[in-house]
Amino acid sequence: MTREQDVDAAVAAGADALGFVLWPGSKRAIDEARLAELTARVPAFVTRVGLFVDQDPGLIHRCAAHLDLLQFHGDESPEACAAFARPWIKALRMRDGLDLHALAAAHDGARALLLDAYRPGVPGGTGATFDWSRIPAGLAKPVILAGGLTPDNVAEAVARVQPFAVDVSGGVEAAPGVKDAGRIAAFLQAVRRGDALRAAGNAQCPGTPDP
Ligand SMILES: O=C(O)c1ccccc1N[C@@H]1O[C@H](COP(=O)(O)O)[C@@H](O)[C@H]1O
Repeated sequence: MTREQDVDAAVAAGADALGFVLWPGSKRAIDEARLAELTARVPAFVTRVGLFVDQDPGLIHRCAAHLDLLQFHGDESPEACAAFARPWIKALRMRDGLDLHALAAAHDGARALLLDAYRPGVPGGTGATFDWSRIPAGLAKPVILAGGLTPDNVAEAVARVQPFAVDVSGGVEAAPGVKDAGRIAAFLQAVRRGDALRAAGNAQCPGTPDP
């Protein structure tokens, strides 16, 4: 979120959480002052998530005053993630050979693992999907599915993967950092559609093989 109207649109559409990128390398980056302004608009019971990529602990401490949840999207160790008085989630980029069971155990203190596509040299926000069948069943942590989700593919993603949550950035934008209220609303509707498909046993999910 970089703009007031995008915060309002996501809240109106029923988003459970809003993300704020504090990593200056992102096209969606905001600074501490803007974080304070934007998060002040967020109603109670909507989670304010701050996204960091291998950043200065002092900055994270200051930003945490405006945040409910910290999202670590770099190579932070579990110990580094746990150093702040806020719940946290760890983003894992789905490079080849990742052992998600071992990583779930290593990140014992995380509230969830956020699984994103891997692109060399880019920490996230790539708009790329990954092969969802690589997510093993029975992970010890809730999964937040991310990476290239859009209003067109998120229903299938929810029905197939059955994640704890989904996370989207570029898929609901008109341009980098500029969200599109229509796409936000369409995304949330598709999430609910996917959840209904899941509850119905995936019967109509195009990506689910026949039993
Ligand atoms: O959004 C960014 O600019 C960003 C920068 C650095 C790390 C992570 C970033 N965003 C996160 O990446 C996922 C996937 O984004 P997309 O939906 O594929 O565009 C997104 O969910 C953000 O949490």
